[in-house]
Amino acid sequence: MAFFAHQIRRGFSSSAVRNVVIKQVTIIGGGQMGAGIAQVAASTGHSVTLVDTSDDILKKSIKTIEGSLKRVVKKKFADKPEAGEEFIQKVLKNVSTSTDVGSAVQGSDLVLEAIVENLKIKQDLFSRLDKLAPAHTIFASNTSSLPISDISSATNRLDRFGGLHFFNPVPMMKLVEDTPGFIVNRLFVPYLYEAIRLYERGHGSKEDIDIAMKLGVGYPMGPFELSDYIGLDTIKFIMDGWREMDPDNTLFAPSELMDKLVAEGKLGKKTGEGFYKYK
Ligand SMILES: C[C@H](O)CC(=O)SCCNC(=O)CCNC(=O)[C@H](O)C(C)(C)COP(=O)(O)OP(=O)(O)OC[C@H]1O[C@@H](n2cnc3c(N)ncnc32)[C@H](O)[C@@H]1OP(=O)(O)O
Ligand SMILES: NC(=O)c1ccc[n+]([C@@H]2O[C@H](COP(=O)([O-])OP(=O)(O)OC[C@H]3O[C@@H](n4cnc5c(N)ncnc54)[C@H](O)[C@@H]3O)[C@@H](O)[C@H]2O)c1
Repeated sequence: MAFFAHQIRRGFSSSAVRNVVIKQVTIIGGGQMGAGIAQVAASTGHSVTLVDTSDDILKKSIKTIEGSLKRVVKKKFADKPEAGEEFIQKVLKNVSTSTDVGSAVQGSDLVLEAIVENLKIKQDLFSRLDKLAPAHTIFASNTSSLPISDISSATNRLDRFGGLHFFNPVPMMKLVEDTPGFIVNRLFVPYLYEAIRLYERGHGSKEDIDIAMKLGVGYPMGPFELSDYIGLDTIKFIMDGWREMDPDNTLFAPSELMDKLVAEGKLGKKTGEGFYKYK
């Protein structure tokens, strides 16, 4: 319980939120982030409903959670495999799935959105949710780059709306940003784009640039590996949005290669191909 409640209290100044107890959590979007957040919330004792657009996607989300829990348990319960299996079953019992967002938000203390990084789509969702969710429910977005005030403007619950920015993979990354003006992506996404532009200008191969960053500064993944891991659509959405707001900023310049890969549906690991091929 403590984890979510702590983040909520830190991030929201309103008295409507300060003393709230978070028990029921609805997570909308069962992709890589939504599944990871559902896992962490369920592992810390919350009752979680995971919502997506089809049962097939949700089946995949549960499989992802199961796989990730096995990895966690392998280390955490190295000497007690039975206790580890018990933990996995307990966590999975805390997660239910639904394709009906209206019923999923009933009784929910916190609705956390992790759908596609697109302002209009997020606004449409929250506008619907505002009418469907109980009055006490807190809303939060896992957006990577969009101003929370722009997303929340589609609702009438500005005193119970905030940003909770998790990092990928959620079960491993220890940071959650909940202050205005996220720091990490403002530095990190231009870095990824600059790596792509270096490659486009012929300064090095993808492999060499990845190896250089791993060996030279000790990053666990190079920029091309990491872009594929995050999802090229997400990175492009972030950059396109920033460029729209500040078109003259050279840090936000586009990349032809990135645009081409996204147009071809080569979004990285999640589609089997991005800068690299998988499977
Ligand atoms: C754009 C957004 O808005 C913001 C972002 O999220 S930016 C992205 C931030 N994330 C990063 O920068 C990630 C960088 N990469 C890493 O930290 C590491 O490569 C990594 C943790 C993903 C994987 O670690 P790595 O040593 O490279 O590979 P691997 O051997 O598979 O994993 C090491 C251990 O991590 C754990 N692990 C990795 N992924 C996991 C997951 N999804 N769930 C649970 N455990 C996991 C496992 O315990 C694994 O041990 P195992 O060998 O027993 O399975
Ligand atoms: N990938 C990352 O590293 C990362 C890190 C931090 C934050 N984020 C942010 O988290 C959000 C999700 O990113 P992701 O990487 O998990 O994306 P993803 O593509 O893996 O998953 C998005 C999921 O949302 C579902 N979805 C789309 N519209 C929906 C709707 N109206 N109702 C219900 N479900 C819907 C899709 O079917 C998909 O399963 C984005 O806002 C992204 O910017 C991503």
